Amino acid sequence: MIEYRAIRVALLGAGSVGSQVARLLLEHGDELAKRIGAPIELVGIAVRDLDAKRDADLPRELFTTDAHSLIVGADIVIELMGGIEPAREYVLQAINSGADVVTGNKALLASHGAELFAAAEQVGAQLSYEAAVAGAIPIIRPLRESLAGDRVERILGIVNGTTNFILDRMDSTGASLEDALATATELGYAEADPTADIGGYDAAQKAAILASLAFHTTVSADAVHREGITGVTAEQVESARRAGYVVKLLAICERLADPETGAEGVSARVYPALVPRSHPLAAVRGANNAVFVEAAAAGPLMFYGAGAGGVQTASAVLGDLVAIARRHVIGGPGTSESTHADLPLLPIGRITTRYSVTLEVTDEPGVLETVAHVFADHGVSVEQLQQTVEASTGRATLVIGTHEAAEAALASTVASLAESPVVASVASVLRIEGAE
Ligand SMILES: NC(=O)C1=CN([C@@H]2O[C@H](COP(=O)(O)OP(=O)(O)OC[C@H]3O[C@@H](n4cnc5c(N)ncnc54)[C@H](O)[C@@H]3O)[C@@H](O)[C@H]2O)C=CC1
Ligand SMILES: N[C@@H](CC=O)C(=O)O
Ligand code: NA
Repeated sequence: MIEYRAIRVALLGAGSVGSQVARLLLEHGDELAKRIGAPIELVGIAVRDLDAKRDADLPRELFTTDAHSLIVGADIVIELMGGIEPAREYVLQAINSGADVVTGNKALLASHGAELFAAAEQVGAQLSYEAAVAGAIPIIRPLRESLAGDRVERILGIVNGTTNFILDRMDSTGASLEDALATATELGYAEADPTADIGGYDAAQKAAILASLAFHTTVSADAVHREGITGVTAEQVESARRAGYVVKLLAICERLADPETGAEGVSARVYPALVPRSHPLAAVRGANNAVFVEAAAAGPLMFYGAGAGGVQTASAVLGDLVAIARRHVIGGPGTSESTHADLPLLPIGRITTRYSVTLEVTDEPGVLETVAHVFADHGVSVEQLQQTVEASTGRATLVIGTHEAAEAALASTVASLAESPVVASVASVLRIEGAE
């Protein structure tokens, strides 16, 4: 039997995920070596502070503050520092010095993915990133490999655990956004600065990665239409609950025919939406993630589990590591990124979906007819209308559910409603996703 030399692994960053990757590598190195067919050696861990407290007890002699020297001579570099720089510089250095790279850095991939994949392609290096989307849940490999012979039509994902926890808590306890966020912070789900989560930036980065992969097209995070959950109120969540929906922050990536030209394009967007309680995504509770994929031949598939957490995410990192290390043993080219389709990214105005519009109106004869006319004038068809009258104020609340309508038509309907003398205010507009 051939004896292979040890595969040299350099780790950059020993925070929540990195420290667990190092611990598991050291504890299960022998078992991983059997799966790989060669020994695997953690040659060092680049950290910023040699004396920082870690989530795992790791040998101090592995730590170094000199990432550049560590990268030189490594076969595989695992980048778990996060952020853009110097992570980008280190990943490029690794690729150009002949190493393969594993990263969980969605921010880096969603902004500089094209540059990094091109650099890897040029030298035949692997760049793997299962941890970057939905943590431990296998979704990158299924899209890249298992579904490579199919045609992905649509992805609906709950890809941010913090916001799912917050929205779930608002739904199950009636809490306000502020109170639910405070609980998420107490439990350690939300960051000290939760802007990336509640503003939808984290989900938009993941949507960019998923859309790029699913549609063989480069999509960057800043091209993804993004609405966070900061405007979601306890009233909206309660009203959704009464109507049989739950509010979820969704990342949606789909193939669309451009309504203006008929040409095929891609939509990638993140927003809070109403999901019917009967839809599998409605059952995703707490900080869990789930990604619902619709493929032409496979039909609907759902991937569910822990979308974050140090040790859980370390599982995805080690899966990539083992797959890459096996290639070192077996040889041959790995999987490269595919962007051959190069489809245009369509703006939000071109999408079609269903909507729920809540209006505060004066309670007097003719109001319903006036409101119905506004919808009809813009070509938006009303599916259902619910009215609640507040006798003491002479006001009524109308909740109007539409059939599928064009986003641009809905936007002009809402603008006209806001100007109508019978409408006191447009209290809420939410899209409905996943309904039959
Ligand atoms: N924590 C999670 O649940 C998940 C994290 N990820 C991604 O994994 C990556 C790591 O995340 P975490 O471990 O949670 O972050 P973290 O903030 O806990 O750890 C990052 C570590 O890298 C170190 N670091 C930063 N710059 C450095 C530099 N220039 N040189 C050496 N060390 C440096 C920091 O001091 C810190 O210890 C990020 O890209 C994150 O987006 C992905 C999925 C889930
Ligand atoms: N902040 C993210 C962590 C994982 O990507 C989340 O809440 O999902
Ligand atoms: Na994953």
